[in-house]
Amino acid sequence: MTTPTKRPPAEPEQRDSESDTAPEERRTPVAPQVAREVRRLLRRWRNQALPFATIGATHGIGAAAAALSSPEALLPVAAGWTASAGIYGHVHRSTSRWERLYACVAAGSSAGWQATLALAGANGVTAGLMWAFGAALSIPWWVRHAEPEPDVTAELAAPPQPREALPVAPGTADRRLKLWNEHIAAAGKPLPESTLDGITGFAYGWKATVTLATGEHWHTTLQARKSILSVYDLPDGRVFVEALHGESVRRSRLTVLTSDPLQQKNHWNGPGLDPATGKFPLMIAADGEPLHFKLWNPGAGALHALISGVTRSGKTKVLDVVLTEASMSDRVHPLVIDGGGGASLPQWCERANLFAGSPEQARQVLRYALRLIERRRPAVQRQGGGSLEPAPEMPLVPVVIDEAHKLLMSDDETDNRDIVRMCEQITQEGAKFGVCLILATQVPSVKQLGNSTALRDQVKAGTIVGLRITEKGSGNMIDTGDPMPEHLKDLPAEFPDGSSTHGLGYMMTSRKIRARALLLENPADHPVTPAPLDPESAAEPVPALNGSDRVEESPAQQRSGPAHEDVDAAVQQAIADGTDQDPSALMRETGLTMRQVRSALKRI
Ligand SMILES: Nc1ncnc2c1ncn2[C@@H]1O[C@H](COP(=O)(O)OP(=O)(O)OP(=O)(O)O)[C@@H](O)[C@H]1O
Repeated sequence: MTTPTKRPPAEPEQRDSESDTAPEERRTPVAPQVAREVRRLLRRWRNQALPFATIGATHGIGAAAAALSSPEALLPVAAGWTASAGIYGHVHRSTSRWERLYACVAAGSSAGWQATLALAGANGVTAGLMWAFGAALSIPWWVRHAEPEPDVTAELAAPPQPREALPVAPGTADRRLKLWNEHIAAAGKPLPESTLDGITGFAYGWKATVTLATGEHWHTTLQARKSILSVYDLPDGRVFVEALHGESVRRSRLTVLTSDPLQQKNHWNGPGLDPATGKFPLMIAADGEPLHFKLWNPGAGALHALISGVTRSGKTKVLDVVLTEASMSDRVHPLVIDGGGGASLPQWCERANLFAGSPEQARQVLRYALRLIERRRPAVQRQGGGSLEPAPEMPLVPVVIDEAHKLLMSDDETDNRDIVRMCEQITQEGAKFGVCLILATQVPSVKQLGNSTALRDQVKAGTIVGLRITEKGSGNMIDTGDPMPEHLKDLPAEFPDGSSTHGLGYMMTSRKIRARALLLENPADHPVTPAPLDPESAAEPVPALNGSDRVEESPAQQRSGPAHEDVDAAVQQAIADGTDQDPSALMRETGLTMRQVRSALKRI
């Protein structure tokens, strides 16, 4: 067994070079930032500023007309009247009767004051009266627009900052509710007769409960996501609809984000594996809540997992977090297989209990894991069935396989069916013996699992993390539970500020809301906690991982291995029972080591 070692922390320069956005942010000039901020404020407060602009324009037109002698004075007045009529015509298309009426009064008043100022002069008492009248007429407008539009320009213009949800003035109807009632719940709109209640703000937006009309299902609310985005004037990816399990199918939880917390990197802050629950935080959801990865279910055994994503989507970084949590716990004894030939998880070459960097070594590690299952059988029998609970004296043994599709898919030149069979066996039998499989592939599809529906069914019961992919797939995508709000291929490659969306995806076996994986820059910065195997498992020889099938026998086995006759008899019996004369199959069937099976096959 390779002794885990602690590596020195990376040099600061090295860590800096990995941060791709920080230096750019530091170089951003001030002038464009000020211009952006002015544009943002103007856009945000445009509703409040509009009456001043209208009164000012009325004053300007009246003053221009008063300064000219007739008939030239008619020109600015005619232009002003045309503008007033045009603005009214534009607003008339609005669905709100109030807005039509108000626009009619405002446009008529503006035209009237333009003429009055032109005839009576635009200074002194007349202009004062006009401003006072305009301000009085603006009061209903300001009351109606007491709450600014949802501010979506802020985070497009500048790095996002968590913001408190906008407060609603006491006694004022909630604008979010009004928009819902007018544009979503009204007759002929996407969700007629629906109600929005329990609106509560949080740092990045607000949440509410949607209840549909009798006879409707919450999936309809999910389908209305694009309309909801449009009504609240938000960019894509800011509205999420989730089932309220255990409640009426008409009800669902709506999450609306006015800014996007996922745009910033969320760093892993130290080990969080809770031995009582077997889970640790792996991702941060769009509403700021953590999503957990489960290594085991208390009382129900180990859980398998699948992490998928296109190249550079961040799946290796997810495995880094999983492996760091595992290797810092005294109740987890991880084994690592790198399907990328040792290039994907090089940090773990010296730190994992076993590290396989070639297909042949991968086979050896999988056989070893299968033999550990056999070794632990008596422990389960002794405790009267059930499953082994991970503990310092009986650690969980996760077999983590990066680039697993390379080892599971067969083609004309490579036959990997034996690897698929061994993985199936681990997922089907390993859970109650504390042995599980954690796979990383490029697409969460059955095809990438070697077309094994058995593997698919087992990983679906555990954790599936789906990061961004680029192809829709061939129809055999793995899905779980509630419908996904969007296809993984529709996840953006970049955020609006141009930064990459590495680590962005869904925990498909948890809440159906966008999330981003925690980032651990350098796993070697964190010490490995030894988690020695239980004595029965420790008696199993550890493969030498030299590319051959040779195994090192433990001293105990060298002293007391079974006699040749017993080995030969067990192998003969397995063949007589119908097992193929394939060493791997015989090894699994008999529980003997590969060397024993090979030797027996030579003898019989
Ligand atoms: N959660 C994250 N937050 C921010 N950046 C991340 C996150 N995860 C990964 N990255 C960055 O994305 C880049 C690619 O990550 P990673 O190597 O894990 O991708 P991958 O999917 O394993 O790619 P490949 O298939 O090529 O190995 C790295 O530079 C990493 O720093």
